[in-house]
Amino acid sequence: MKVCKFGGTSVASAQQIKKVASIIQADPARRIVVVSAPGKRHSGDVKVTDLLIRLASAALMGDAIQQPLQAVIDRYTEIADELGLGQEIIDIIRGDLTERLRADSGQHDLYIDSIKAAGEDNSAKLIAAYFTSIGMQADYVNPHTAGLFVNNPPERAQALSESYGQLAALADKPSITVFPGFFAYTKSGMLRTFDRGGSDITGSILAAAAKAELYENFTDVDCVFAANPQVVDNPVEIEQMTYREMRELSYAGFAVLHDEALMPAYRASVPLCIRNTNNPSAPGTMIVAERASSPRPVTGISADSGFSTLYVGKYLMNREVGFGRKLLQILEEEEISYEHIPSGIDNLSVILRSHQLDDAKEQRIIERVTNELQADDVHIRNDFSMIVLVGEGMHNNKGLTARAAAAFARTDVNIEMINQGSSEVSLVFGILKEDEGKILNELYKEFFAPALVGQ
Ligand SMILES: Nc1ncnc2c1ncn2[C@@H]1O[C@H](COP(=O)(O)OP(=O)(O)O)[C@@H](O)[C@H]1O
Ligand SMILES: N[C@@H](CC(=O)OP(=O)(O)O)C(=O)O
Repeated sequence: MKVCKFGGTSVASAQQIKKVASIIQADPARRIVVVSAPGKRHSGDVKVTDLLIRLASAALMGDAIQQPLQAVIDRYTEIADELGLGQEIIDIIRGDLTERLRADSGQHDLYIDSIKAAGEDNSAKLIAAYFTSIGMQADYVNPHTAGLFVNNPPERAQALSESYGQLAALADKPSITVFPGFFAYTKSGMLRTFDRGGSDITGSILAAAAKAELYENFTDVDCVFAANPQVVDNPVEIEQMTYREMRELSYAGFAVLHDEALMPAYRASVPLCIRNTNNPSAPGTMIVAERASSPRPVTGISADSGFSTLYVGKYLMNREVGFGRKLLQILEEEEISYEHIPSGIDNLSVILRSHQLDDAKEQRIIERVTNELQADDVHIRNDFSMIVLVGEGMHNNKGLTARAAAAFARTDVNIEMINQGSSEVSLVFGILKEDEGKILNELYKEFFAPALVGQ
């Protein structure tokens, strides 16, 4: 059996949901359907999840909620009306939203999570109602009922191992399961959401639990491309890639799949296929454990902004036993995770995601590192991007770094940081955000221009 996940663009309108129904009807193996909240109907549109975040903010600020609430209800009403569903499903959705808004808002994280999750929860109820209305044997299943339990804190949730045993029962249901993505519950019954884009994680967990033969991730592009098609024109299509390659690429910018969505499927040896709801006959991109070697050393190049650098300089740093531990202890106490730590002899840089910082925390970290570690120079910069070259063929490929450095030289872009993963399937460059598009296109030309194939 197969698990299928349909992202926001695939369930954004009645027309899209009809395509979803056809895709499920086309293959009896498609038994578990994970859905996101309605996404953008066109580039200028707003995702329901973002409408819900506005609604939660208004409620917490004590502002009027009628308009933001109506904006959400209108989205579902438009879809339900066009699908020929009656007033009942809209009354259910309105009642659900009202109940969530009236809940205790003492813990803001929990309150916001519950409101955000309404997007997927009501999308799944509506789609199950539509499937039933056209004669499909389908039902909505709530993550709590199914046993999808996670740890804390919100947004960085990961499924508890015991969940997999309980969720396995979904594979034996006679009817098609329509399951909301993006959120789950703690054992004590509190709702937690995954990160933004987290419905991909739900699909992966269910695919692993059900020991699916395939996890199909339906989106709005035919496949995974060698670079972001919004930045590089007509990028090369990728037919096959490994879990490891996709993990590295989705970590830094390949938004087509959430980077935490690979591990559950990988651990259960479930292959993935990235496919297009708008072109379901396209073969898509298979993500597997091992793939045939390709003529190109580099499989893909991704770029992602939103990184900061904590620079620490101290004379004779390399001679001070425990300096690194003390620095990381400070970051741990400030609840900050980090991505890379390139270092020199008397200095090091900690690369981290900027969303973890605010002005007060930045100031506190600088003061603590300066005073507690007697550092000579401590500063933070927030305008960094990461560019990642990824490919199983990069291993032992001599001269690859030189070719990448030559591309940087041609574009006059400064390399602020360079780091080769110990796995040798990725090469990470830290650059200023303003240089992202320029160097991404130049690196793409270097490694994917037709004349250079196989070098
Ligand atoms: N390397 C890539 N290959 C394919 N799509 C990519 C890539 N990098 C970024 N994207 C973007 O990811 C988008 C699909 O992800 P997302 O917007 O989350 O869709 P969904 O609503 O299906 O979750 C595509 O429209 C594309 O613009
Ligand atoms: N709707 C949630 C979860 C999600 O995964 O959405 P999408 O499948 O559209 O990326 C979000 O916007 O983050």
